[in-house]
Amino acid sequence: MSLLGPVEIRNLAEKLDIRPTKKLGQNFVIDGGTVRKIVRIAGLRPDDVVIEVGPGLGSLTLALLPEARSVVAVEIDPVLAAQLPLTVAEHAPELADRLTVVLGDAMRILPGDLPQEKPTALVANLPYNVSVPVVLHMLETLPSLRSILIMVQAEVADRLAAAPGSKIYGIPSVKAAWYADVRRAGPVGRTVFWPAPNVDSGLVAMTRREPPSTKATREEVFAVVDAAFAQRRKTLRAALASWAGTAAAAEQALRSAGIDPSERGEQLTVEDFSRIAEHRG
Ligand SMILES: C[S@@+](CC[C@H](N)C(=O)[O-])C[C@H]1O[C@@H](n2cnc3c(N)ncnc32)[C@H](O)[C@@H]1O
Repeated sequence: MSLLGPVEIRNLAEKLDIRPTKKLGQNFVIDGGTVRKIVRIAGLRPDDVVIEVGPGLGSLTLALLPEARSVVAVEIDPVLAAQLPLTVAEHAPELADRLTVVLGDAMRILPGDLPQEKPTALVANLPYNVSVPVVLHMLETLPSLRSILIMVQAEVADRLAAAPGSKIYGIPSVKAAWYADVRRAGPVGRTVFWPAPNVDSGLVAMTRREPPSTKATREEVFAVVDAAFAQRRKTLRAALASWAGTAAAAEQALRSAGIDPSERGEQLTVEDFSRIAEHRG
């Protein structure tokens, strides 16, 4: 098994006539050290079934295959999806039977689109324009996922892992916390990619947790979160007025949930939002 180096990646892209597009967030990792770091931090177990979103030219896929029982690679670009098995057959023929490639949009993928073995880990260098919806969709639709290691834009990594009270705490932070314990797992510079993006990147690790115990559904809780942060500078009493019907109804729901109506959404934990959802009149 050999990892793809910068020259091999450019040669492969040239051979396939791939011009990386911003629309699909196509920035390929060309640095073996970064790929090895991602796999090390992911801490895979030999029986893990890994889902990789956006395998691209395969640099991360080749490093994942020896560490897991199998890898399911979901790629939206048909040229890249068709090439991946050939790349693996050339560089790691002994591991080729561990790979399944699924051509499709990771934001719409459903369990029935994947092989029968349930995925236990997500490891991916995500397309940056859709990184948050992709990871939330995966957590929601694939309950068997226990651990996640993703590379995203640094600012998104900060938002996902932010704690209540911080300026950048917002919708992605609360929704991710519904599903998982989230932590930043290290910075990544721009030069490890081809083409180099205009922003720094960061690694985020997530471990599945039990969702807050609440009588409200996830959709009901997320509706409060969306309403609270749609007008994040307003007090909760004002921000939740249309969600509750009136400002008085919002105040009532907040007081019943034990929350001061003059607070702002950025102070609240996912458990607080869950209690508010329960007390909608
Ligand atoms: C940042 S690149 C990562 C490529 C590769 N994993 C690497 O590290 O070199 C993102 C990849 O995701 C693919 N992609 C973009 N949007 C996607 C989507 N909605 N579903 C699945 N794959 C997608 C792109 O075609 C590209 O291959």
